Amino acid sequence: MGQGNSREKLVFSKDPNHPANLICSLCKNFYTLGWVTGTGGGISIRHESHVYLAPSGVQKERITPQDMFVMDFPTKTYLRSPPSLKPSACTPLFMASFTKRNAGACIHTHSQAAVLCTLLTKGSTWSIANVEQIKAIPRPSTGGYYGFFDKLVIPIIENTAREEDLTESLEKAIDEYPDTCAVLVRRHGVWVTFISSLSEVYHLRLGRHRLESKDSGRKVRIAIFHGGSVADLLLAVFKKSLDYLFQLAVEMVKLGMDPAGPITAAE
Ligand SMILES: CSCCC(=O)C(=O)COP(=O)(O)O
Ligand SMILES: [Zn+2]
Repeated sequence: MGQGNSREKLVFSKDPNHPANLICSLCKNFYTLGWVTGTGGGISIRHESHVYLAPSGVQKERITPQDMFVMDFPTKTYLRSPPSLKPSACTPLFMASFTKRNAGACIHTHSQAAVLCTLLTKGSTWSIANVEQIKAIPRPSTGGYYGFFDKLVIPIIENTAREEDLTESLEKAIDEYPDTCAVLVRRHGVWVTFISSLSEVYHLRLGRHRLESKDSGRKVRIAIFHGGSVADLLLAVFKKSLDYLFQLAVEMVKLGMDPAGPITAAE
């Protein structure tokens, strides 16, 4: 097989769950949800030794597998670089998730609810407590999930003029908050490393995790995931857990409530 041919094989597949196809379908979903704004935001997937990356500065909802960059993860060299395109400016930030958290996928969104949460909080963290859906959020340091009585704390870093200049503070936040699967960027959006591996998603889809598992967070996730395609599943992780909590917090603040406040006697 020629070199050109083997490079093409990295991204062309009839399997809708192939990372190159999955990134394209998820970016369409993200656009519909308002999470990618024109060119900003996106997703990168690490599968086995390959990292799949979208191009920079293009409308993410319109990308096709042939636009995809593929990096060899161990050597950090590009195995496939489409001519006249540049890899996403988010690449060093995606790489931070893969190296520091061993993530299988990383989502970056410009979700309005996420941006609003960074504006409603003056400090360097955003938090929420006493909400059932917290149980769907993974807790990386334990390999499990948050419990109902846990407070979810997500670090907020300050935005920079260029996406790649966020790398140092994002890496610092990942190190300082071993329990977080997300980092908010003030006035910009959020970086989320939910998925430890694509095979975890496949297993969830196949229902291989037993529902009677003691891990209640996993039960919530199985309930979310049951019956969808892999693209639906990846999307559901963010939409029905973290972004749900961001949206809820914004509504709570509008009603004069503190999202991280205690359960009061009146309730
Ligand atoms: C208005 S988009 C500015 C850059 C940005 O926020 C982003 O997420 C990166 O986009 P890229 O097109 O380089 O993937
Ligand atoms: Zn961005």
